[in-house]
Amino acid sequence: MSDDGLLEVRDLNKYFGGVTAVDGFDMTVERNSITGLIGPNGAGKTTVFRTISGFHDPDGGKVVFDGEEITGKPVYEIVEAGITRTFQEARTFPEMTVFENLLVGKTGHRGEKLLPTTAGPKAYAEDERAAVEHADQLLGYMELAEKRDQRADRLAVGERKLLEIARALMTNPDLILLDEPMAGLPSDLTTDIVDYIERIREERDQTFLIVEHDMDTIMNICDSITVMEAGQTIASGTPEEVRNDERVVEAYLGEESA
Ligand SMILES: Nc1ncnc2c1ncn2[C@@H]1O[C@H](COP(=O)(O)OP(=O)(O)OP(=O)(O)O)[C@@H](O)[C@H]1O
Repeated sequence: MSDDGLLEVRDLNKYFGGVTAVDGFDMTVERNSITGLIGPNGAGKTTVFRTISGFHDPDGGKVVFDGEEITGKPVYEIVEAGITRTFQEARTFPEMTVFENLLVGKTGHRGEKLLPTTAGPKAYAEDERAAVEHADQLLGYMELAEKRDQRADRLAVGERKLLEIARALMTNPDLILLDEPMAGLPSDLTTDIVDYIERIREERDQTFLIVEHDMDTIMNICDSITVMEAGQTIASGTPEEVRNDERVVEAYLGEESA
């Protein structure tokens, strides 16, 4: 495993009472890659995501992002460092417009931290203006401009996923953690989302770490995949390598017969 990835997770541990959710987990996410994190139900994927992004304090190990240790830092500091995540369950505000949802993404994540407390109204107005411009630019980029002033709950399911990704982009992240981005999507829309992710990676120099149960999509979109079982890394490599790894095959067969 190389030691110069954008994200390095080393010997990570997380317990919940008597439950060991993550047990010495290791992973590297290379810069500008689309990396998958897969494993059977209960393997610890969500806990790893939550720990990397600051929602859980780890019980051991370290997380290094872009050369800087971020282990156990609060969510806003991790967002400021350049990592943002989307959620399995959409976190859009249903009664707000698409545009408003993007602005909430901005202030909710790091708006307050961006300005020193001494900043006057002028600085706030400038920050607001920049946020509005950024939101409109992203709506254009994600082809949601026509839906700008529509309530988020009126969006089709695929558009809601795009809005989630646009919200993540509002914080100008270097690394986006996508938690089951294909969940609940029919296969034609899955293809659309895959296209967007690939385009964003290429055009915006973005890195993605994806947890996803849709194996066809993961194998198709990822440069590299880490497989976990019972809180540990059991394999990592190209889709071809992990697909043929005996431990991976066994882990998934075990799940099928459970
Ligand atoms: N907040 C919590 N309190 C107690 N146990 C938890 C908590 N969160 C996760 N666990 C346990 O930790 C283990 C790993 O769970 P986790 O949700 O991380 O797995 P996962 O790989 O994301 O599963 P799935 O694919 O089903 O979403 C499981 O045994 C789970 O029951």
